[in-house]
Amino acid sequence: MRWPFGDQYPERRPEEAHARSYDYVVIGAGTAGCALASRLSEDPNVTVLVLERGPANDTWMSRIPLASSNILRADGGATSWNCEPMRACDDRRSLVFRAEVMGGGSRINSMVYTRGSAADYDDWAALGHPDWSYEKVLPYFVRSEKTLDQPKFTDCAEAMGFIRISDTNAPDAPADGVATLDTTVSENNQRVSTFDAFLPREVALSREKTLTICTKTIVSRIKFSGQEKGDLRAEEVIFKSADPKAKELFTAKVKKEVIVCSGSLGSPQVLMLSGIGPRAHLEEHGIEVVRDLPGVGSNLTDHIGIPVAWEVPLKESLAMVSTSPMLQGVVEFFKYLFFRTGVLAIPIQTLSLFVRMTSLSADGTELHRDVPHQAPQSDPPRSRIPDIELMPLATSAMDNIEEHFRRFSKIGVFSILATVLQPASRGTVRLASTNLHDKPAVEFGILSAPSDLPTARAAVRLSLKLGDAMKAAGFPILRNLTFNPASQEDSAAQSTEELDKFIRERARTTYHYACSCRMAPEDNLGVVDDKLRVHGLRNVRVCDTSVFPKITSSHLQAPAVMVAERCAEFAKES
Ligand SMILES: Cc1cc2nc3c(=O)[nH]c(=O)nc-3n(C[C@H](O)[C@H](O)[C@H](O)COP(=O)(O)OP(=O)(O)OC[C@H]3O[C@@H](n4cnc5c(N)ncnc54)[C@H](O)[C@@H]3O)c2cc1C
Repeated sequence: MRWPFGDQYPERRPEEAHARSYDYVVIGAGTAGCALASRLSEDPNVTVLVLERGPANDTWMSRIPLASSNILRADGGATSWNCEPMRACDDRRSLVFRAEVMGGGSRINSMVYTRGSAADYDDWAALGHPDWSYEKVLPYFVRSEKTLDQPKFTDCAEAMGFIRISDTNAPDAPADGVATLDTTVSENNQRVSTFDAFLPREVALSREKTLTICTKTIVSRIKFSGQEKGDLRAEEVIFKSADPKAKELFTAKVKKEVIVCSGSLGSPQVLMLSGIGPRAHLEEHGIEVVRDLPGVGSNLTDHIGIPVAWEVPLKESLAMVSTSPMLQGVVEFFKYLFFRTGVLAIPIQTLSLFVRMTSLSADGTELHRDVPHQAPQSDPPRSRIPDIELMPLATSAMDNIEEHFRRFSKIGVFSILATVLQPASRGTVRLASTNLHDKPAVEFGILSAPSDLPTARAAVRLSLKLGDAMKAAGFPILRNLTFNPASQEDSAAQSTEELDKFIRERARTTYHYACSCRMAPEDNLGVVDDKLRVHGLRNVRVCDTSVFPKITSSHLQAPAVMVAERCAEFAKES
């Protein structure tokens, strides 16, 4: 044992796995990858190689809820780059944020843990995947969950007729209502990522003989045999140090399977660099086509978020932490250190309001009192899934970081991120180049489908109405910072043109990237089958949010873990 905290995390360098053979090679130790690698390596007779682009970063600081959710922190594990111009949003370029660290998104996200609606999975079943109905996936959610008792609270939404959802993760949770959200926080008020939950240091150390974890290692490509016979089998994985200056390539042999867990933006990149993807795109980059699979990187789906922000007194906002005198910051730090309390212990989001379009009046501001909060089970799943989520946040929720710092960093800001949960808009992930260090070109396609606009309008109108209600109830809202409509008094009076202009100016990613290697038949832009096997490849699966047949109507990390639990079982069965 080494001073002061015991043995270090057993991170290996890429050269240590060179020329060795492994039963399973897991590419990416993110949210799903950590869960999957943990389950596969439970069997002491199985060898697993995990290749992760980022470090383990196994530090105490990385578990402080608020601090670890700050995606702008240089050492937090988040990286960002500009997306391609958003055609339907004034050609703006939003920032793409993703995690490059063990635990992936679950290390840097806002810690909300929601399964989504039971009807989301019944909808997957209705789309042709009967083994992914809610009944079928429920045991895999339960396997990785442990719920602690937390005090519940509510807000003005109740006064507007929304009921309180006592447990959003219950199978019969109403589709419309306001809920306190489950979060991945321990009894000790520390973040529990999938890295902490599935591959903590003790587990990684105890399995060192059969589980090799190479960090700061980027996968370059998967090498196949059997191309001439049309029987493609992954034989080797080629990888290198994540240090761009390092040139040497290393190789590991695959005995059973390769499982790509590189996330909705990373998995298409790994597949395309391996020659699996849309023929024309691969040829454009001079990549030999191993299998023409047009679905790879197509169909990228993301919830569309529109931030509506108000100025509030500094003490009501997270800006209170950054603008407070040094002494206040030190006090907060010691409160957390000794008592695990104070502002640092609080997750960034704890509450959400969910609603279906069918439950709202035409202008989106009134709840139909006569519509039941949950449609009967006999109704099609689609009609039982919420269309809108309003996320109250104590920050500006802007994706324009420069504007955020210029306008909002010194004042108190409260916002509602008005979110479209079942968008028809689709984007793409494509190679920017064949350099594996380059980030992929991400076209979000936000609002590319005009049918998303009415939902976006309703979400914004409802947020404005809620802001009005909160002000009337005594919440100290000072002024609207982002939306200054002609009529300040009556939210319902905003013209459609005003709203649409605002939406196009502000719409942004919610970082809920999904469906870019989706489960569907090959001729319907599908990439994997119902057992997550890539079409036409004998021993390659994809396991992360990219395989969702359709985006779920809530936050994505819980379904990512569920997919990993299932994938581990599929791999073990075969
Ligand atoms: C800022 C932010 C806040 C969010 N908030 C929430 C929230 O509160 N609740 C929620 O449920 N969801 C939230 N999400 C979304 C959620 O975290 C993600 O959808 C989920 O974590 C994705 O899991 P994944 O396994 O698909 O991919 P990831 O967790 O992104 O894992 C992919 C991993 O693959 C690695 N990788 C990529 N390419 C390569 C390569 N070539 N070689 C080796 N490794 C590679 C990456 O480094 C990464 O570690 C948030 C996301 C972000 C970015």
